[in-house]
Amino acid sequence: MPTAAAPAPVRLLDAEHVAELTTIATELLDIHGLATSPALLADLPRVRTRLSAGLHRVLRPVDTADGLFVLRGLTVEDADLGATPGHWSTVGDAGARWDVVLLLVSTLMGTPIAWDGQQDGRFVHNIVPSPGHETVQTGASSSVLLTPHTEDAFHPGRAHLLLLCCMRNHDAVATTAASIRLARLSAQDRAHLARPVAPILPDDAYEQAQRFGGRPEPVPTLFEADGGPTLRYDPAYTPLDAADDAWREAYGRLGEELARVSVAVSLRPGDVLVVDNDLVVHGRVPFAARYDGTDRWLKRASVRVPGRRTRPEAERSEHGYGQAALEAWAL
Ligand SMILES: O=C(O)CCC(=O)C(=O)O
Ligand SMILES: [Fe+2]
Repeated sequence: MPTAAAPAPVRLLDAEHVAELTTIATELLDIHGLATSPALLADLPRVRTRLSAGLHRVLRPVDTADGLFVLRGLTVEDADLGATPGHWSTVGDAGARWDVVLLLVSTLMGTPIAWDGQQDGRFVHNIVPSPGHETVQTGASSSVLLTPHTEDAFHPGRAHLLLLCCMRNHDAVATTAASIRLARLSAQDRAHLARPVAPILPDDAYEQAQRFGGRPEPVPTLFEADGGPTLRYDPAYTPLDAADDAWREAYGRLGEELARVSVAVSLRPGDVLVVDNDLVVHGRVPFAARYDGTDRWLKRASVRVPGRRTRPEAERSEHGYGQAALEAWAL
């Protein structure tokens, strides 16, 4: 993959941080039974206050123009994990302790969110290649490039941060990531892309939202926030019918720039990739699924950061295709 950018920054968890996270995760599972228990989710703000200052510091916000970091130091015992399921719906409670670890990491960075219409409303999604989905544009695909995208770009309540925790990745399949803060675009292109010209439709992971009857509203691609530009981009789900030539050309140049600055991150088991969803678009390179229980397996969490101002005010009045983001606990 062509890349002009430096490798992803790594933040190391030391043995004490790892022990803290895994001990508390085990404790929460013992108390509440299931990683999906509403009572466990409600308990997260309480346990947050128990986590050490050192852990809070390692999990400080993304602080470089890369818009991401890899959290390293957790270890997954492959033999304990069981077979990689062939579909998210058959995961059950496999890797439940990792779900809770990921929720704890998420809680240190903001509020975990979920969607009624995706993976049964679970706060931790399982990303595995699924038979019959090889060529779709969702995390269940394999043989095609998963085009760089903002997660849940169709929705105004989308995550500020996306966390991908690697359970298994024997073939070192890379996630791709490209930051708008590293892209070079002319002032004219930026001005074009700040106009609401094309809508972004719900992706194939949201069947309910795809049936929504309302009119898709055009949204801006770029926004000039206090700290620099932010991005809302999902070309695979962006119909260009209403777009004029100048806008299309600017959109094309944006795509080329994102490809130029893209980094490939091959997650190892235990790695957690933290991506700022306002700065970075992510995707995945094509690979051959094994379908023999040893496939690549990621767990994914989405986080909202209260009080963040990285998006246009006008987003507040969007219909969101009838979907609502659920927060892990009521504020
Ligand atoms: O498989 C990956 O590395 C990323 C998939 C993806 O886009 C996601 O889980 O949101
Ligand atoms: Fe994604």
